[in-house]
Formats: sequence, structure tokens, C-alpha cells
Amino acid sequence: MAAARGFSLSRPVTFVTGNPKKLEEVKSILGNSIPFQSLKLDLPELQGEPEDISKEKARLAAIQVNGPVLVEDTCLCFNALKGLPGPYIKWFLQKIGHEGLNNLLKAYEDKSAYALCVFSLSLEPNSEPITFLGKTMGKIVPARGPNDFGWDPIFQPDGYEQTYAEMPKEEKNKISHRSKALALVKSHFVEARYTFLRESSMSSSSLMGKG
Ligand SMILES: O=P(O)(O)OP(=O)(O)OP(=O)(O)OC[C@H]1O[C@@H](n2cnc3c(O)ncnc32)[C@H](O)[C@@H]1O
Ligand SMILES: [Mg+2]
Repeated sequence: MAAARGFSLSRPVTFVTGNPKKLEEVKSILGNSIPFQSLKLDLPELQGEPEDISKEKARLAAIQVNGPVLVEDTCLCFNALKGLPGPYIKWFLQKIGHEGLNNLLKAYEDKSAYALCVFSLSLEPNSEPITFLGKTMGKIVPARGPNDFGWDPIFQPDGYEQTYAEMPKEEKNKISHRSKALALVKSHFVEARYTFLRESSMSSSSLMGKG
């Protein structure tokens, strides 16, 4: 749906995720550019193509929140495996870990991979979500760096000697799949010039708590 300019939102957008690390990055990348709240909800892990999964997440979230929502789904895609594990990376990571993910590529010379983030914005329940894609190319390497966010230790972006995990957070946030997708989200908000029905409720405070 191409949202009409100046479309009225019932309240600020709620970013829905069950992942506190995603939220941390989204907060740091968006700053005060878009008024948003956040809500911790574990949405179903769906199957299919990345864009369809993200859209469906937004539809489900919009119904639960009963207002405008932003969600995202993240994939880690190995070129030698034709894009897999892709949207199933969460389970692969949980079951076989960093070493197992490296082992999946043992039989192949091609270690190249890309991180893909698909944000979906649903303006109200039952509206068609709008999607924003961000992609960062890199390669899969044996784990290096702190193990505090998913597969960061095994993803080395092209042009860097460091893995995502080894980089300072600000550096990752400049080049990441997430920041590229969020740049498009920001542009969309500038273009669309949404207005809010209840101006007084505009804040970037978090329903998950401060910070
Ligand atoms: O509630 P949601 O937003 O779905 O959060 P999630 O943790 O379930 O996230 P996904 O369904 O998008 O699954 C993506 C998996 O990749 C991990 N992940 C997401 N973004 C990442 C990033 O920037 N760096 C490393 N790992 C990441 C995340 O921890 C999951 O294991
Ligand atoms: Mg998920």
C-alpha cells in the first residue's frame, strides 16, 4: 500500500520484537528520528520467503497491538546453500551453534553470505504492510569476538577484517543490514508526513521499560 501523505496514525508506531538486542540497535539507529514505542512479544516463527514472513508478522502484531506497528525479520543466507538457512537461521543457530554453521559450509569453497533484514510497517490492523529491505554482504568465518548477539561472531562483512561481533557497535550500526533497512524506514516517514491523532501520546518511551 502506498500510504497517503499525512495519513493519520492513531498513536506512535510500536516496534514489536521478542529480541532485546534488536531493540537496542533499533533504538540506537533511529534515535529521535521517528517517535516509537516498543513492545516485547514473541511472534510466531513463520515459514516462507523473507518478505512474506515479515509482512505476516506485521499483520499479526497489528492485530495484537490494535494500532500501527513496525516489525522485522532477519535472515542469514549462505550463497553456497542457495540462501539457506535464511529465515530459519534462529533454529540453526540454536541447534548447531557457530561451529555447526561453519561446518555446513565445509564442503564448499564459497563461504560468502549475506545478512538480510526486512522491516514491515502496518499502519492499522488489516492494512497491507509496507516493507523495507536492507542487505549486507560478507562471509562466514570461525567465531571471533564477544558472543552477545546471535550470529555476529561468524559474520565478517565485506571490506572489513573484523566480524560484526568484533566491531564497535557504532561501526556495525553504520553498515549493517538493519541500519540499511532503517534508512529506508526513516525516508518513508519523511515522505509520508504522518500525523498523529493523539499528539500528546507522542514519545519514544518504551513499553518494555526505560533504556
Ligand atoms: O521477535 P523477533 O523480532 O522475531 O526476534 P527473533 O530473535 O525471533 O529474530 P528473528 O525471528 O528475526 O530471527 C533471526 C535470528 O537471527 C538473530 N539475529 C537477528 N539480527 C541479528 C544481528 O544483527 N546479528 C546477529 N544475529 C542476529 C536472532 O538472534 C535470531 O536468532
Ligand atoms: Mg522471531
